[in-house]
Formats: sequence, structure tokens, C-alpha cells
Amino acid sequence: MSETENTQPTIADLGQALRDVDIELPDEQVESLDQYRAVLWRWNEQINLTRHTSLEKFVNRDVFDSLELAKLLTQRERVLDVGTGGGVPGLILAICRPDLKVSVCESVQKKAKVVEAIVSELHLPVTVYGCRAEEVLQLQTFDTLVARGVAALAKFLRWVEPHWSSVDRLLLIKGRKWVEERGEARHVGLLKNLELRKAATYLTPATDAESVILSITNPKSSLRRG
Ligand SMILES: C[S@@+](CC[C@H](N)C(=O)[O-])C[C@H]1O[C@@H](n2cnc3c(N)ncnc32)[C@H](O)[C@@H]1O
Repeated sequence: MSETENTQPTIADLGQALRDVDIELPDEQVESLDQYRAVLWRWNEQINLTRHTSLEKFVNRDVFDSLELAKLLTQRERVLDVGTGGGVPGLILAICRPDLKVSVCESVQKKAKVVEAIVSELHLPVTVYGCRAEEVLQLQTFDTLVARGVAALAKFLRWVEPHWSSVDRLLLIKGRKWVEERGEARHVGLLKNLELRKAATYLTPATDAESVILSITNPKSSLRRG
């Protein structure tokens, strides 16, 4: 049976879809992920939060990307997901890495309210900010900012530029255009005082599209780990 937006997958289906891409998670995390998927898809009928409305895309894109990020996060990091949309990667990180202190921000109020409702329904220990990341960084400090699909590198770096004292590093999920984006950011001098490295490269299951996770730090940031 092909999956469409109207099918109702079961938790057994999700467990199998995860195993198909070699993801093994404790049963309770699979259960929470499945609850998240169900609630997200329910809200998605009212407000556009995700285009990934098949189990395959949920696993191969959303869960897979989030777990690639999770591999780069150390125990108990304070993480801010910038532009979380429907909660990716922030809510998936909160489910699969309960040691992390996860916050998410979303500048579109309607979306942020839905994410708040999802967090509350799933009893996730996640702080939701219904505002722009730049505003959150005026109030709070974080070890790592994570983001997927939010802005081109130069734009993102402009947002963070005045706030490096509030953040230790950025971990940004990017597709194949990352080299072009790095060129643009370099061209306008935004990478001059920063260290950028490719922290991970992986192929998205089924499509085999290459993704990278860029790690960007500011050696002068007062939060830098020793
Ligand atoms: C394309 S969606 C990606 C959502 C999610 N990260 C994902 O990968 O499915 C980008 C989201 O970032 C939000 N956004 C854009 N700029 C932002 C900012 N400066 N601070 C917080 N959210 C922002 C948008 O409202 C939008 O919901």
C-alpha cells in the first residue's frame, strides 16, 4: 500500500520504517515520535507546517536529519532550534535526546502557538519562543543553535552576528547549495572572524541527496568551550 496523506500508519509501521534506514531507538522514543507525527499531521490539516506527510518522508527527512544533528550534540547542551516550523529538528531532538535542554523559536505566531500546543500535548520539556531568533538571543544564552531550511547562510549569519556572546556554535543542515552559500557569505565578509567546517556529510535515504551539517563557531565568543 502506498502512503498518502490520508493513511493512518501505526506505531509498528514507524518502528519498521526506522529500522529500514538502520535507526534503532528505544520503544518509548518510537512511541513518542509516532505521537508527534500524528499530532503534527492533525494540525497540518489546519495550518501549513510540513510537506512531509508520508511516513517515509517523516523518517527519511525529519527523523534522519534530526538524528544526524543529535550525533554532534554533547550531553545536556542547551540547544535553540531556529525557525522550527512544525518542530523539526527541535521536537525530535527533545524526544530522542532527553538529556538536552531544547528550546525552539518560530517567528510566525500561528505556527508557534501550534508548536506550543504539540509540546503541551506530548508533555515535552521544551521552551517555545513565538518570536524571531534575534530576539531570543537578547534574552538567553545557548550552547548550540540548530536550523534546517530557514535562511541562506549569509542571512542567518547576519541574524547571529550581534549575538555571538549568547551562542557557542551553529549547526546548520544544508543541501548541495551550501558551497554557493558559503561563497556568498565569504564574499560579503561574514565569515571573516568565524570558523566554518563540515561536521557531517550524509545521504538522505531513498533520494540519496547529499546533506551536510555545517558547524560554525566564533573563536572570540565568550561562551567558547575550552
Ligand atoms: C521552511 S520553514 C522550516 C521549518 C523546519 N525547520 C523544518 O525544517 O521543517 C522555516 C521557518 O523559519 C521561520 N523563520 C524564518 N526566520 C526566522 C527567524 N529569524 N526566527 C525564527 N523563525 C524564523 C519561518 O517562519 C518558517 O516557519
